[in-house]
Amino acid sequence: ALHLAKAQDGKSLEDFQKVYNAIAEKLRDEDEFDGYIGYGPNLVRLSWHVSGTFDKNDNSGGSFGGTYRFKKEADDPANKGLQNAAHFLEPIAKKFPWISHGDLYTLAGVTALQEMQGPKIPWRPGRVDADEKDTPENGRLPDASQDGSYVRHYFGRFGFTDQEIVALLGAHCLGKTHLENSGYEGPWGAATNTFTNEFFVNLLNENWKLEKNEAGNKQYNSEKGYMMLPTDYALVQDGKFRKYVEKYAKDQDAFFEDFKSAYVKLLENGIDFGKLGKAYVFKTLDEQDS
Ligand code: HEM
Ligand SMILES: N/N=c1\cc[nH]c2ccccc12
Repeated sequence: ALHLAKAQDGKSLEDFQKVYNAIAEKLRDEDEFDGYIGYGPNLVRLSWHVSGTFDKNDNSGGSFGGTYRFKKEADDPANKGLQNAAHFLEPIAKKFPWISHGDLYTLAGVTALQEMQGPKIPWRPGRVDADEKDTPENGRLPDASQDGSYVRHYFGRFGFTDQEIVALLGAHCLGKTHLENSGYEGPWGAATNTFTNEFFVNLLNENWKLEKNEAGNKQYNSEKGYMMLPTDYALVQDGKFRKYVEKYAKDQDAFFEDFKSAYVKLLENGIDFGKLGKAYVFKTLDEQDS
């Protein structure tokens, strides 16, 4: 059965906005991380990785139980590099001991996306920390070396459509790959900390060459020094995915709208929020400055 979200006795929008602001202010403070990319992209990746373990067949994994806090999940080779995001969040968890780990990991991704000028992401609290025994086994996160049919099958486990898959992968406009984390490198030049549709624009406009990188893994590189993973490039090789790449390259608003919906579905997969009321939409720091 789905996990039942817990009602947040006494905590309201204002309380969660305080957590949002603490994360957002720390993002601004610690802007030098990873060659001045900052922690934003790393926090977004953490929010996806804690949700991407979900399996709709037995409702195991997913963001509900906050099991990333246990060694088995944190040490999954696919999570290499996310120690930075986890370390970034430790003082936030101490300052707000009442928030569950699942709520913190997902709220941090929402905060990072909004502070990087992404779309407003409606967010609901209520995830409850699970026991260590409920930690999903390693190996549930995707393999970057694969093709379009692999990507479609992989996301089929969550019940995502082609359109939702393409929208979600648009998050690869953020940050970069790091050879020591994933065996893929670059691009330093174009690594960004602003949420845009440029992932799709680059996929269609750059001249991509498949090359072996220093770790012996194949990746697509362009003359401008950009890179794409094989699973990124699969989105223009597969006709059904390509249709949405073209749509989002032309229409950033459509991308923002579809990304928001798919990202909420990713973060809430496997959780029944019942009648716990509507989602919170947080103000960015800039919107509160006045
Ligand atoms: C086919 C599915 C996917 C594959 C194979 C994949 C693979 C990867 C790899 C290999 C990296 C580089 C990690 C490193 O070397 O530090 C990465 C980074 C990243 N991924 Fe994905 N990813 C996928 C889907 C997603 C989704 C659905 C999201 C979010 C909605 C996402 C967000 C990110 C972000 C923001 C980064 C940059 C992290 C940083 O700069 O530290 N990815 N991904
Ligand atoms: N600019 N960053 C990226 C461009 C293409 N693919 C990626 C995959 C993972 C992380 C970053 C990127």
